[in-house]
Amino acid sequence: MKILNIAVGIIRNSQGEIFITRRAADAHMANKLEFPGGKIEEGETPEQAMIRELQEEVGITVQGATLFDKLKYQFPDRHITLWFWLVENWQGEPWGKEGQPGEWIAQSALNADDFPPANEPIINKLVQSAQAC
Ligand SMILES: Nc1nc2c([nH]c(=O)n2[C@@H]2O[C@H](COP(=O)(O)OP(=O)(O)OP(=O)(O)O)[C@@H](O)[C@H]2O)c(=O)[nH]1
Ligand SMILES: [Mg+2]
Repeated sequence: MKILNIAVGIIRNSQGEIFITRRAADAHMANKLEFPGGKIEEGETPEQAMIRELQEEVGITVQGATLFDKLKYQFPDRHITLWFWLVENWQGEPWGKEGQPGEWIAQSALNADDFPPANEPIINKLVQSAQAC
């Protein structure tokens, strides 16, 4: 059984859009949409891991983030804990630095079915708070 700690960034611009990437065809949760991020390494805090992953995967330098939510999820072969950071201040323009397609999607138009199942409560919370605006 794998136990993974994951930190991801919900990168939101001033138009209320979120930068989403698509997972590789050969990865766990292949072809699903995801928030950029990855495994927390030894000695890193969740925030440090998210900052490093966003630099590596989408080429931005995070300047401000707040914890949006933290949750646990069990896949048949792995138990994961996910930290979701809301990122609204950064330098650079996010792009799919590792060859993964990336796009901006309106927060209200996110669809939980497009993401790994662990993300469902987060997507619902984002969509609901966008509608409340
Ligand atoms: N990045 C990311 N991973 C997610 C999300 N939701 C979710 O369940 N996961 C799961 O969390 C794990 C993240 O691993 P990852 O593949 O991004 O890790 P990584 O960047 O360190 O990759 P690597 O193993 O190639 O170094 C995967 O099992 C993935 O399916 C999400 O929104 N973003
Ligand atoms: Mg990753």
